[in-house]
Amino acid sequence: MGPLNIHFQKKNIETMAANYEDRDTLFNFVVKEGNGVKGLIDSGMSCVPQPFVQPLSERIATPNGQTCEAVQPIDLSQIDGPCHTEVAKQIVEAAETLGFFQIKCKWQVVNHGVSVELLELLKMSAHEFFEQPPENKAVYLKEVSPSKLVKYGTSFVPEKEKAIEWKDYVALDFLKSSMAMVKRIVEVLMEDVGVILEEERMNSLVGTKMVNMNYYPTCPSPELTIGVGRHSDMGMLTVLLQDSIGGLYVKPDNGDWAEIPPLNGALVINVGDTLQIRLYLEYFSKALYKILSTDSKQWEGSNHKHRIERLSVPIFTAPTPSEKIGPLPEVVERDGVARYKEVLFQDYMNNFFSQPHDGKKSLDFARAD
Ligand SMILES: O=C(O)CCC(=O)C(=O)O
Ligand SMILES: [Fe+2]
Repeated sequence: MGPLNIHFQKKNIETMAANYEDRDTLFNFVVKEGNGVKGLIDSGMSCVPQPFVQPLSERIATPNGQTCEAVQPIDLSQIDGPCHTEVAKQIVEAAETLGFFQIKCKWQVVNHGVSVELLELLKMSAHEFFEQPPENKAVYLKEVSPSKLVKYGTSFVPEKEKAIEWKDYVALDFLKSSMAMVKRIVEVLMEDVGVILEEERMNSLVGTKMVNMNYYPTCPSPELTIGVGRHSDMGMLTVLLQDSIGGLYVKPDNGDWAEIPPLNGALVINVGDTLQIRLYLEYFSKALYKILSTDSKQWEGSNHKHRIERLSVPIFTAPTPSEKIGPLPEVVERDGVARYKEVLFQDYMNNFFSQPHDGKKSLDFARAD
């Protein structure tokens, strides 16, 4: 029996889960052999093993039912029409206050259209990927994947995390159709500080694109776990497709955690570290966010027709690795101070991926003081 097709018997899993000590066995099964969190659930495990239990400070006691205000999605298809000023204002305000907003997608809108049909297909293919037997997925484990562009795994940096995130993922290298939208939003935000980017400059600022497919199996005790810990993304803008399950919570500097509600046919946009560094404004709030796990019991006996495992597809856009990132000269001049130093994006990225999720700590790498 090869290492990739060791199947845990239900009994073994329960024994292991009962004596929470055996972190190594659990780690091998979930992370190294590629069974993922889904593999645990499929083996009939009924309580959360200790390595997944989050410290109290990282949990949200109970989903508090708070939803972020301004849930009306922005209609980007109007950006180049008579409502330009109004739409640009909505984008700038949303980026400055919460760093999160939603964009309405329309089928075949010229220029910035991301097709709703394509989004549905994406969600379906992602479910198909995760529902394969573990040995098929394990082929794409990041250490052995035959392709540089496809990587499968669990959590974020499970080797270093105090508690492993309740999430499996597959990362693909890019998705073309949303790039026009990303560029247009970046343009609008730059214009607001008086910066006009030439095409070449823009291309290097968003030259790295990566698509993840995140799969959050339901959890027997979701109050103990977290799908993704407090963090911000490292790049420019993230375009996030979430399904209808919910669980994306955002916390502004001086506010409570509140949910970005799932909206059919809309994409969530959020401001990443790089954009924060380049466009730093005193009032530019940079919200943290985390993902709650879904309760497996909530669905027991219900006649649900829909899938219950949460799925999300973020498209991360970031500078090319050789780009230097630091505050824009225009911003430094206006503020009279550079709050971040210039760093090579490759170095920023290496640091980001070597640390577990820990709120805004990733930004310290580029902080001036
Ligand atoms: O699942 C989500 O909604 C977001 C996931 C996320 O934050 C990430 O992959 O960076
Ligand atoms: Fe993220």
